Amino acid sequence: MEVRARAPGKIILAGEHAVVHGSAAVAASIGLYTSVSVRLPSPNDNDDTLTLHLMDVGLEFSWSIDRIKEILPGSVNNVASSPTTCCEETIKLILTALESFKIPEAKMGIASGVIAFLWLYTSILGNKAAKVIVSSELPLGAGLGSSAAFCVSLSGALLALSDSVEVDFDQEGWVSFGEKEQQLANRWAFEGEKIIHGKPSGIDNTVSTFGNLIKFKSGALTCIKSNMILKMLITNTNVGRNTKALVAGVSERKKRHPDAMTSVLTAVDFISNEFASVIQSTSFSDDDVVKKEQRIQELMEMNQGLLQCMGVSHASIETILRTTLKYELTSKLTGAGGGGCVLTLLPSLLPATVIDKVIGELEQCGFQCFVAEIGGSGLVFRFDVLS
Ligand SMILES: Nc1ncnc2c1ncn2[C@@H]1O[C@H](COP(=O)(O)OP(=O)(O)O)[C@@H](O)[C@H]1O
Ligand SMILES: C[C@@](O)(CCOP(=O)(O)O)CC(=O)O
Ligand SMILES: [Mg+2]
Repeated sequence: MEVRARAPGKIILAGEHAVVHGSAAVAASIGLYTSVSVRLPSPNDNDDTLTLHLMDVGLEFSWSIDRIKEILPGSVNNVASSPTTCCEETIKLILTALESFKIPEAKMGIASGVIAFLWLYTSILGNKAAKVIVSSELPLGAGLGSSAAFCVSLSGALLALSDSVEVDFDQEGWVSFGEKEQQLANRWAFEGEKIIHGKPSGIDNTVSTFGNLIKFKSGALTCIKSNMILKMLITNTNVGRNTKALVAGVSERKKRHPDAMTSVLTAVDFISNEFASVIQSTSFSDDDVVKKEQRIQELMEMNQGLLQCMGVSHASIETILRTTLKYELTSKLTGAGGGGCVLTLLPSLLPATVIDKVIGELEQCGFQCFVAEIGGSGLVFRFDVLS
């Protein structure tokens, strides 16, 4: 029996970082997915190992079930229906399960993903043997929510196989969970994100689970419907960074300058709320569309300025801002910043020749550009009966 689940990455249109501290943010899923396949051995396979193959980084991990029981004695209990947080002590214990694998220095960030995997796997499926394969269309650690897509697709696949969730094994093709199961997958994914991000807001796992366009504030989600076409150019600086360190850096700055930072975070809250109301407003004449795009551009510019105040911009991001500004285009970083990806609004009347020119100039600087579909489906899964 094999189950496959896939979950999308995301872009944050307004409000990253501030959302960790209770301000509103607006995010959309994008049409790039992480897929997880979990294959349980058939009863006569005699297999007693848990294998994790991370295709994108070319790493494979394998543990005997006895070793899993030794590291995580709690894995004998089935807690799939009540998401629990992995404590520091347990993280240290799980780290001992990684010692023998000698992860290359350049791929050390992957360790937190493997810890999240072991926590989610043993909490949801206990200590069953299985072969798990993960692959992604998303760049890892670039601000497009690969960590959330990883945690959501993994939680979805594991829950589909757990006794706590009732699913119809005869359904064909990709299917969505019911609302209750989606909520459960989202809560487990949040626990995984805590291991990878330290202090996540929950926006990334929420938009990856439910898809589409959302406004998110203090853990609560509002689905929004855009009444304008938002075409965003995504430029990857290819500068690696780590969300956990950047989020911690903003918290440190807030501790050092509480009053100034509270004003910055409050300003972001206003920007996100205004962003949401502009895209939802129902005025459709050409003039109205141009005006709405100009307001979005101004909000993006202000949001980027405030992200600079938080200390999460980067020289490569500034280069993209300057380059796109030459073409009168507005950009902002998306996700945790410090490198990663930048969004540029492509207004509806912008000639294709200008888009080609700006992409050409950005690519000359060594950046990678693409236009992703915004607001697609969230978590889906499918069963395959193996012969
Ligand atoms: N496909 C994947 N394979 C292995 N690990 C992954 C994968 N996707 C995400 N991860 C984990 O998530 C981390 C990146 O998360 P993060 O720093 O939050 O950046 P982002 O979420 O913006 O991509 C990786 O270092 C790894 O631990
Ligand atoms: C910076 C933050 O707002 C978004 C992080 O996104 P990403 O991991 O960089 O894709 C953190 C969070 O909301 O948990
Ligand atoms: Mg992340």
